[in-house]
Amino acid sequence: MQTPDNPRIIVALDFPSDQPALALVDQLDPAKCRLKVGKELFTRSGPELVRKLHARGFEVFLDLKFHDIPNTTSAAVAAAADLGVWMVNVHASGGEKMMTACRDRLESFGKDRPLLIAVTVLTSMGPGDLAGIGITDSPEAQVSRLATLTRNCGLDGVVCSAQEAPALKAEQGADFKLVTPGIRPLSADKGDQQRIMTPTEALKAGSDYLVIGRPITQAADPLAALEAIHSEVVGL
Ligand SMILES: O=c1ccn([C@@H]2O[C@H](COP(=O)(O)O)[C@@H](O)[C@H]2O)c(=O)[nH]1
Repeated sequence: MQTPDNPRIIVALDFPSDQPALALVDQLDPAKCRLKVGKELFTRSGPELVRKLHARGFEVFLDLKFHDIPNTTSAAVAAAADLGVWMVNVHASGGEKMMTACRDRLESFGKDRPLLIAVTVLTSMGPGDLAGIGITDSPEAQVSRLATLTRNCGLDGVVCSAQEAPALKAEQGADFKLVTPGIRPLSADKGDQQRIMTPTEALKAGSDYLVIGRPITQAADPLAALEAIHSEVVGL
């Protein structure tokens, strides 16, 4: 349930620098949302920006989608844990050894470790995109396969589309976290996302966390857009 203790909306801060990001963040309430820092903003503004978000009371999902050899990736998730982020991620297609190394490396952080999740199939991809990289299974089947691998490696959950949430909750269990981008209120532009759902549909389907970027950050009134989504899902 979306509560002040566990806000399930994660606002994707896809901005080119910390000034516009902080201008939005300073209007937001940590009881209503968490924040996601991705590749563009982190590459520009780095750990210092994450510290500024923490100082404002927000929990941060560091969405750098690490994908490398086990030694490199596990060192990267440890660096994220040192930064004190709430959640960090890797690509499940990095495989069992890579994911297990990351999980093992985070054990030394004890109960303060970040949630470790794995990206399955990007929400911008459809069947044709998968075929283009040699995967002839449907997105649903590929997501399911990678989610099973991720759970067997002891990670906390996956990034997937909300469309896969009902099957994944049934297959992987209620505790396995589903973090779902590709969230689009009915009036919002789809953009480059293919596997989408509305906020309400996504939570009803079994999403644990809704990652929402442009429908909030590119809205004429970002605060009003977030408030509308918050009111739609509060209590779900
Ligand atoms: O499969 C994925 C994994 C990550 N993302 C990220 O989520 C946000 C979505 O932003 P919107 O503007 O709401 O489309 C963005 O930061 C992506 O990097 C994803 O979309 N799909």
